[in-house]
Amino acid sequence: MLDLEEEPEIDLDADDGNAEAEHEKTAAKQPRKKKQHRKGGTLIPAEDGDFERPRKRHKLRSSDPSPGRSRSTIADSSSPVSSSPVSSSSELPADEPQSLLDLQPLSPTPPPSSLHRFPLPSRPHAPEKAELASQGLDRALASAQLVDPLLSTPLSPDEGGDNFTGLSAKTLRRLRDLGIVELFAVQTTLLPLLLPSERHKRSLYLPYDPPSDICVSAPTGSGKTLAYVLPIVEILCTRAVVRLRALVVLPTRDLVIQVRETFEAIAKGRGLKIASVTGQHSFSHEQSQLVEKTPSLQGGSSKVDILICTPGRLMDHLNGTPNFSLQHLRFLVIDEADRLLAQSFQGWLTQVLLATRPPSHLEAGAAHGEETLIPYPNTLSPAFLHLLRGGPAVQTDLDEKRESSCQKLLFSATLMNDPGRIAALELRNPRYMVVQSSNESQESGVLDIVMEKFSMPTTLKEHMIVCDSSQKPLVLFHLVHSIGITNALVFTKSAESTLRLARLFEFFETARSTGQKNATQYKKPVVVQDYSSDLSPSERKLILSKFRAQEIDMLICSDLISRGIDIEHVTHVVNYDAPVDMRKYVHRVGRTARAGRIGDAWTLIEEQEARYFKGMIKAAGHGPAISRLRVTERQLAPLAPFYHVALAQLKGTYTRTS
Ligand SMILES: Nc1ncnc2c1ncn2[C@@H]1O[C@H](COP(=O)(O)OP(=O)(O)OP(=O)(O)O)[C@@H](O)[C@H]1O
Repeated sequence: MLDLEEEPEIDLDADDGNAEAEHEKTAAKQPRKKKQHRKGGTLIPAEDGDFERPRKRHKLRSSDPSPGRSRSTIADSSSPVSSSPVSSSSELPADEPQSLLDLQPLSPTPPPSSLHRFPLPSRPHAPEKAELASQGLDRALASAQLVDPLLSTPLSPDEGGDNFTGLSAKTLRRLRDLGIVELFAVQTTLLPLLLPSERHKRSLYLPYDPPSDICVSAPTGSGKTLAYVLPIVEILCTRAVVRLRALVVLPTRDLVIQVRETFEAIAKGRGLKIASVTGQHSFSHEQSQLVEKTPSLQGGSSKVDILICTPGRLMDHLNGTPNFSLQHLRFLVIDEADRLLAQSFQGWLTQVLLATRPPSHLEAGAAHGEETLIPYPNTLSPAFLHLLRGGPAVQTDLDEKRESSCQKLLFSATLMNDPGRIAALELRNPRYMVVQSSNESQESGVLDIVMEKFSMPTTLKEHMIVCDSSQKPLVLFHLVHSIGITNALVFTKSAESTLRLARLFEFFETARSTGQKNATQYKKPVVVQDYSSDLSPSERKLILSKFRAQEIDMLICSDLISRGIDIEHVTHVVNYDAPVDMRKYVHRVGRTARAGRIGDAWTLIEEQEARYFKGMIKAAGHGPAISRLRVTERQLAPLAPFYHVALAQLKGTYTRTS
């Protein structure tokens, strides 16, 4: 018996045998073209540049159970080729097979003796995540400078100033007065870049040799604020005329206040004028703080050297305050850059960049509604219009290309790698600086940034507790009363949850202290306060100052203060509601373990969230850093009665108010 077996090769003919037979007929009728033919079923270019398709090849085996299946045989019998001498059985030599089925399929070209096998289809090679992340990587980011977080520079009280850091004797004295005896890693690396030893590079105007922009990614609490405050103060101190030369943009009012305090502390006694605008005061009051009331001046006018602001209020002044000009800016700082660039805030960035860029003659003319002296033919690109000037080609310094002297400085603990957003910044020869563990290679360090594996403070201990959602308040009370957590920020998911949890906590503390009045282990109730955008700015300011003064033990807060806020004595952060993404996690837990101090972060995870949260931290390569804890029913039992009392009281409050 004969067996017809198809070789495991890919047949590009979607058609059946008829098409093939048809092809065979045509091939036989036509004079043989000078074409290359298939070899082993592969596509082989013909001399005329065409490609031929491979055809199915059949192999005959002597054990074929179904001889009638031979497509080749049927095609052959009807083919004109069958009239050729070899196709006639009567003319076959005696030792040839007598059955048609014994014949090899006929073909205009004899089959090659050995045919190459096509490789079997296999799974395509999927690139590694890291490989994908590195594709199209910004060149500046790829050559980012990795900085060891343990790097530091001791500050010498030398009166003559420090050549290595570039700080003057006055600044060094001021730092010593503030108790700062060394520079942290981010400051050690950034200061020499911003305070070069060549004096001319410290000029207030650098139109022909503009400075490079700098992007810094460094962990929370690593001292990024001082890293820009020190060089700005140092350079602006050389100014004679007050102009707005440094603009610091921050996402929240609370941060504006904090950064202003840092500027004031460092610049004390140096004569620099520092202001902030956040919308806390009336617009006209802010205007009077910022500009002189003079007729409109082309160069603007300013009463301040350094302005710290939120983007929304900055827009208001840019659009509505006469003489408010950014043309003299030497520094534009965007702190918490990823947060600020993630939201448009009325397209603040585009407007600010436009206000710092020197306009062309045409733009200037159009802006002032003046008629330009330059003709406007449609044959030239507007960028080449200056070539049309009549008269002798005399080059004056006014014609030279000058650039804005404004140096952009971007900071975040979670710097973004979004090419679109980075492009919007119009960075000039940007340099990236990344503070993170030095045991990683340059390549993997940069990839960590690209893949958003953020670096954390080395002094931070992280824990997570998975529990039933109904037990979360009890677990929090357990952390406070059994583990001894105090001086803590407790983050919830919304302003409303903040208020509710704070009320419940207060009721719990009252119930507990009443229930233990006569007990020997009586402890004074924990002082709790809610903190969210539901409160007025003045209320928030008061609460923060009380918390700083440790009159409040625990702030139950929304994400309003998850970024940037620096409160020295915070030793614990509790994520009462789990953060929705890794950035939020990094910033929240970064409110503790700052400036080399130790701190603990606790994340309560509801059972149904556990999978998502674990996936999130695993993707960020952060899984091993977080220890898993279990809190048993037995541990919670002693606190349960007070909790039930508090819960009933809270329900009563909400029933009464609704
Ligand atoms: N060289 C230094 N020596 C001692 N303390 C410092 C030094 N530099 C900064 N600090 C202190 O470290 C704390 C954290 O600094 P800072 O707020 O600038 O951190 P950050 O990197 O901006 O953090 P975040 O990303 O959370 O905003 C502040 O209290 C600051 O005063």
